[in-house]
Amino acid sequence: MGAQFGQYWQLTKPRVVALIVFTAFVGMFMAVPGLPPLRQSVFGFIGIWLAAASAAAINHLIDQRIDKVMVRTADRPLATGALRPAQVLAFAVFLGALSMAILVALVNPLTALLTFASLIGYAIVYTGFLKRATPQNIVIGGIAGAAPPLLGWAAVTGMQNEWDWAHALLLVLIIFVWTPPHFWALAIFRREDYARALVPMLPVTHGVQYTRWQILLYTVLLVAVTILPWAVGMSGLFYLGGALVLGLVFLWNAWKLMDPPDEFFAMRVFNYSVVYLMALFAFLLVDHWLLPFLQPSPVFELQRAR
Ligand code: HEM
Ligand SMILES: CC(C)=CCC/C(C)=C/CC/C(C)=C/COP(=O)(O)OP(=O)(O)O
Repeated sequence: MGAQFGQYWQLTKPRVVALIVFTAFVGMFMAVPGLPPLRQSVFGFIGIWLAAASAAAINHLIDQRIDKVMVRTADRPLATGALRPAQVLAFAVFLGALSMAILVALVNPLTALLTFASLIGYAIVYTGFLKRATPQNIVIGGIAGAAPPLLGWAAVTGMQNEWDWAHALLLVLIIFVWTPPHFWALAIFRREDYARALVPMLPVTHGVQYTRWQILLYTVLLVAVTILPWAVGMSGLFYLGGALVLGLVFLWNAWKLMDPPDEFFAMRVFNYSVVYLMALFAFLLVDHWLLPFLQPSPVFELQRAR
């Protein structure tokens, strides 16, 4: 019984989804001055978490053949036969339906709609089609993974005006630009897995050196877009300082990856990407609480007046 629970838990990709819901959580706090409304934030958080977990389980279902062939994923519940496809499907539908019921009844229909679109975007559009079709798979598919700050924002505001959309989409843009360096660093290290599974990831189709250039270019873009929250008055100098330090370390890593000391360096860049995003969003959050004390801006006054 305990072992079965562990297999179902693994289906939800708990660590990836933990960072996803953290970015949604930060979106909720960035959306309003002070504390977000309790009911919408608690049930929004649970609903987004359940939807992401459902999408992850569907990814396991659709990727069975690939996961069996790749060393990194060969121990997954469907690849080993620990769970049957029907069990995984039932689990994913249950999580997805519960998520939608919670979001519609206790948050708002817009959040339910946007969350459902993200679920389909990742589980069906990315996993079922893009992943197998083009080396730009993760760039386009990254939109679904980047959506959670918008989902969190929608949960607590219902998206009242264009300020809400502009600010929330800025956070989405950051994760969208972060995704290629995050994933391609891992894909360089795991390229033989992808080649064996016939998945057209960039290091397989265009080679390692080309992929390293792409990582470097996206990292430069990432540092630029992470300045925007400060530039538009959404965040203060505390955030800007944190974002620049984190960004320069990322850039230095991406630069070093052009001529890496060893084969494992790509995995170090990948691991850093995870720490980077977690820390960047933590800076956004802390800065948001400090902002009224440090640097009241016209935009903040405008939000507070709402
Ligand atoms: C299309 C977009 C994305 C792709 C293709 C992708 C791909 C991957 C892959 C292949 C792994 C390795 C997983 C494993 O070994 O089990 C991974 C790990 C991870 N990803 Fe992503 N990712 C994407 C988006 C995201 C997003 C949006 C987040 C969070 C905001 C995220 C957070 C993480 C974390 C935290 C890990 C580490 C998991 C661990 O340590 O076990 N990823 N990602
Ligand atoms: C509703 C909502 C917010 C949805 C977000 C969905 C979600 C769980 C996104 C995570 C992105 C991710 C882990 C991609 C890797 O898939 P992969 O198949 O390339 O990696 P794998 O080989 O490890 O399975």
